[in-house]
Amino acid sequence: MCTSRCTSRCTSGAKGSRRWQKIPQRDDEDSPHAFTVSYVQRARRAAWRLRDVTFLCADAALCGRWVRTLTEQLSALAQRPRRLLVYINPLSGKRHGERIYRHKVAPLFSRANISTSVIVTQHANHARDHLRTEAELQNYDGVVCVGGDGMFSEVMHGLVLRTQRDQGRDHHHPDQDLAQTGLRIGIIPAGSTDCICFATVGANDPVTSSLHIIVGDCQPMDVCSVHHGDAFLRYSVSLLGYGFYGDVLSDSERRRWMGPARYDVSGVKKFLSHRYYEGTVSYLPASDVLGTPRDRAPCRTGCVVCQYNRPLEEEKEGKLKMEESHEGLAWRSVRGKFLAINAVSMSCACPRSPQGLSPAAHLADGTTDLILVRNSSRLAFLRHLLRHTSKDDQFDLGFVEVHRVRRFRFTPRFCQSDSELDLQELLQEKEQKEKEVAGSQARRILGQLCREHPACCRTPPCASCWNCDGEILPHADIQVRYTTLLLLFLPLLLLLAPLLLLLLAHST
Ligand SMILES: Nc1ncnc2c1ncn2[C@@H]1O[C@H](COP(=O)(O)OP(=O)(O)OP(=O)(O)O)[C@@H](O)[C@H]1O
Ligand SMILES: CCCCCCCCCCCCC/C=C/[C@@H](O)[C@H](CO)NC(C)=O
Ligand SMILES: [Ca+2]
Repeated sequence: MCTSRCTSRCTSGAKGSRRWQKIPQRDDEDSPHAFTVSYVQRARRAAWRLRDVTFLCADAALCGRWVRTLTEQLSALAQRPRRLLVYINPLSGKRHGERIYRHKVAPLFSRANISTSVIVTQHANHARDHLRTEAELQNYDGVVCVGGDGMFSEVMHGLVLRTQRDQGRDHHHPDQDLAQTGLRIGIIPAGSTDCICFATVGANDPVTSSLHIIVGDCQPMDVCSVHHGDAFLRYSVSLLGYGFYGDVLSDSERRRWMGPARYDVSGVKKFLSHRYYEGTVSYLPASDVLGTPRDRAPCRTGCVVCQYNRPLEEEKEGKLKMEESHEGLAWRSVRGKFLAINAVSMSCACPRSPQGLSPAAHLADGTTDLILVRNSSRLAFLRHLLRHTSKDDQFDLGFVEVHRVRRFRFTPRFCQSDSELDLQELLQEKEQKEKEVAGSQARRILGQLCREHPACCRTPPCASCWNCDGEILPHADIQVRYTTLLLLFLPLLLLLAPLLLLLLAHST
């Protein structure tokens, strides 16, 4: 903080960094003293901007009293972070992560008197492993990741796994409830999809995200745990995608050098290949919850549906046990051929798909929207995909179904122990095909059926892979469970009116 007569205005951030600006000089001897207050104002489409307003005072004493009082009030806001651990992925998106942080984020943190420890990652999983083992978390009020969805996933895994270890929980046990993480995570978008940032903040803007972090908001968030038998695989907060999105991701990994465009190239390639995958999906519907995936009202942070549906900590055990106690009754199964199986714990809105894969999915309601896209024609599937880029209802198609669930399992066909059942069904299908279709077309279809069955084909049966928040899972046979809540630096309630959130006061 610094004061000066009115020939010029000085505002200083932390530790004396100074910014001088001229303000009109007054003629009279008793030039006013002035102080500047920086605040947050809502701009277009959920964007936040930093604004300044300068107050003039008759004398230095009054000016000083104002600045001291404002500073004391701001310092008393316990939810605002003062020390942050920042991880930057230099290879995210278009590789602008470091520049974005240095030019857009660091100056705002400095003006808000936030001290930072910055780590530019040197390899994949650097952030996850550092958080999980070395980071002295007691020295920080929060963790910030600069990158895309994969980078957020790294930081989330590091924090959640560290918390489980510190609290003696076994994350490999599929039914183990997880301990909540104490630290909040802030996301500075610098990736290719950035759907986690976009779906939570409503914008992919580093300044907006920085201001959310500075004012210290807090937003809980659903996390799904994914297991293969008794082995923990990964957590997911956005998309668990099998089939189309799994194939797109695995194909795009070979094109990382293309940056964000890699998804477009792989998306068209996989759309044209039009592969379907057989298997059985079993799911536990979320009973007695408010809202459905077909609602038109999107989830906004602080939404009442989330608060109603999310069991309180003390209720959770009982509520889930009640639903699972009717295991035989409540669980449902769907066996078939799928172009895509997508489980989304949030809307997954992103610049490519502004409404998201499931527009009415909730951020923190303890459920996941399970979207089953059965085999259909290319034209029908294209219609479904294109509806993700408009406001048309992507579920209003005969081959698409969506369920709000708390748990689900998937078993690819030919992975079941009893392949005889499959073989018998396959032979029946062959006979049916032979009756329905004559000539070369029958041979083509039979070739497809044979290529994929272990009894007929030399290569292992085809299966897709799971896209888990942008990472590939090593197994296709998985069990998924809503688990616990993560905390993000996000507003508890997005007020309709422009927000005037006081950020900091400078004497000038
Ligand atoms: N220094 C690094 N070198 C190589 N890979 C890294 C490094 N730091 C992080 N990674 C890995 O890079 C992968 C991609 O990062 P990130 O998700 O941030 O970018 P993106 O894939 O472009 O964005 P999105 O996931 O939103 O599409 C992540 O899986 C992460 O583990
Ligand atoms: C042939 C026309 C196709 C148009 C289809 C547009 C639909 C885009 C939907 C994007 C969904 C994004 C879901 C988010 C997934 C992320 O976890 C992951 C990593 O960031 N990104 C991707 C692309 O898998
Ligand atoms: Ca959810």
